[in-house]
Amino acid sequence: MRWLEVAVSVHPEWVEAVSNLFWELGTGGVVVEDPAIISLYLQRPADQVAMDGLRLPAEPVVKAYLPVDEELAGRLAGLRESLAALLEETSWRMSTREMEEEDWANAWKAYYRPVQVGERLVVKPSWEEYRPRPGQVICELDPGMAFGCGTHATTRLCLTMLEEVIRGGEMVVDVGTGSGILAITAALLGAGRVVAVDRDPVAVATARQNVERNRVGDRVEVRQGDLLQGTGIPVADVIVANIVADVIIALIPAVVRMLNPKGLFIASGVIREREKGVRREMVLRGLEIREERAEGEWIALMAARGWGT
Ligand SMILES: C[S@@+](CC[C@H](N)C(=O)[O-])C[C@H]1O[C@@H](n2cnc3c(N)ncnc32)[C@H](O)[C@@H]1O
Repeated sequence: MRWLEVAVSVHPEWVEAVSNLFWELGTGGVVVEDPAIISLYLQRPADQVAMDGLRLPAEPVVKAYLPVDEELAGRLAGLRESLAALLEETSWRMSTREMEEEDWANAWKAYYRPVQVGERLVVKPSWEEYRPRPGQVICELDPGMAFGCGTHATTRLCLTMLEEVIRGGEMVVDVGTGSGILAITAALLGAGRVVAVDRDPVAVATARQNVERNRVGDRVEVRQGDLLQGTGIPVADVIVANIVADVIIALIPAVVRMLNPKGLFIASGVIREREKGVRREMVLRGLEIREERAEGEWIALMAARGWGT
């Protein structure tokens, strides 16, 4: 089958919104090529990577794929219209090219290798060989068409925080689980029970497969749902959410209700410019910010229930 690759270059702050739009319009296999992530991932600075023959984009590119069939022209026109409406306040560029299915499947896998995060975590693509060192915790993933293969700064920030706070036996909720990476890692680190939620059915199916792949099905349950609704959990020790600032802000009141008095909320997906707004809402709702970590444009916050909540 032939596919049309639609590539949108955009400022980092709009990457998630464009990815979500692609998903909402039902396009296949959304891929984000972020120059900062690729050079970090290949463990060489961007200029050296370019010397190796890999051309890095100047700013992030979000790619999606449409089948080349009789409906293509109509879908493409609809996509352009939706992008223009979404991105009217920022500059963006769109390009297209036709490609074979095999080229697409292999193109993004080339960037995806085992990656070490924090002290002892390794995120390993299911098709790669990796010999673990003693004490390492290996999360094996095939992200398929869902977000979360450990290469994004926000995912890594959440992983390092989870590595520090999971001591064993905790009740964890992962909101916006994507590939399931954070939920599965929490279980591998020793959490007693994990409920993972995503509103996207593709993410839910992918996360369930990854849960089985890591043999943590006895402790991790993946549900489709919006934010914390329908998790069926009265109290959580750790709530982690790597989404976007607006969604994090909307989530805070429910987090405060669900968090046990000594519980922790780990929030990322927040770009620097939106940090103040997220902090303000946390404090206003009675959360006490314990820690902040940043990588490039992205930040993660860890908060606890403060006095009076
Ligand atoms: C940036 S991805 C994070 C994936 C993974 N947790 C990670 O850290 O790599 C955000 C995920 O949140 C999901 N999401 C967005 N809004 C949501 C909502 N209101 N309720 C549940 N999930 C949501 C998206 O479908 C997407 O899978």
